[in-house]
Amino acid sequence: MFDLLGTNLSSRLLLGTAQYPSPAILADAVKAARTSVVTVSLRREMAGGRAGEQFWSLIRSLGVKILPNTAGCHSVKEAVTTAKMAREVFGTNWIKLEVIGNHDTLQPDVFGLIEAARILCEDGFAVFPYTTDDLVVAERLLGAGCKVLMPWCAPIGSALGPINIMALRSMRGHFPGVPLIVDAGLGRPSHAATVMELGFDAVLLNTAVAKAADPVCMARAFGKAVEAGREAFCSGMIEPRDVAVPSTPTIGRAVFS
Ligand SMILES: CC(=O)[C@@H](O)[C@H](O)COP(=O)(O)O
Repeated sequence: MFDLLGTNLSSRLLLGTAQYPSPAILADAVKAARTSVVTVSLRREMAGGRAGEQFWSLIRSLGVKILPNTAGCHSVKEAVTTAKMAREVFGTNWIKLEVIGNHDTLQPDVFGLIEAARILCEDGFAVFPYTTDDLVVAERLLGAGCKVLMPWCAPIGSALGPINIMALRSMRGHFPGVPLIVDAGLGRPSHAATVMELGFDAVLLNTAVAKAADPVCMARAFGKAVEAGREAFCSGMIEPRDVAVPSTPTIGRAVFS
């Protein structure tokens, strides 16, 4: 069990719900991954009108915790308004806060993010900020009232995986008691295992599963990788060495007769 802000979760894999080939495949992928949290974009689905209402019914029927997000918001005002609407629609104070600052990289506007986080935390939200791996920004977000951080490992949808391992390691080391969820840029199950081995608490991903040739199978693979990475982290991995160390006994000789 994973205690995230007082909620017991059976999985450390959080899944996005966009871009799947069909609603049925999305539902099967969520089950195969054994995820217990899905994130939903209020803006994107609202744009769908009646289709949006059907989509929300499907999400509710999955029986998992919903983490609404402010994907597509480019200003503090938009993000705050979207968060408040999401609270009404989904009946949760959890919000994954995205304030996008650049159209090409989809990187967060960290200044707007901190401002929006402060407003929403003061209003009683549990804010999950999608941020960079910058330690100073992380400090400011915690100062604004965030109890969890979601650093990227690469730009959204890039599938590059952890491109700055040193920054992620440093972030984990600086905030040992803060739940840290790697969000965005994962492409392969091995990427998920790698960040879990660094000691991150969970991962959130979308594109790598939704756009895979077989999303259901890929969701299952990511679920296993997250578990493997966590178990490895908790098992005390050996450190790499520059020299060979025999793994078989060096004393005595094998006797065959
Ligand atoms: C789904 C979500 O909330 C986003 O943060 C993002 O889509 C995740 O990134 P990837 O799509 O790269 O996994």
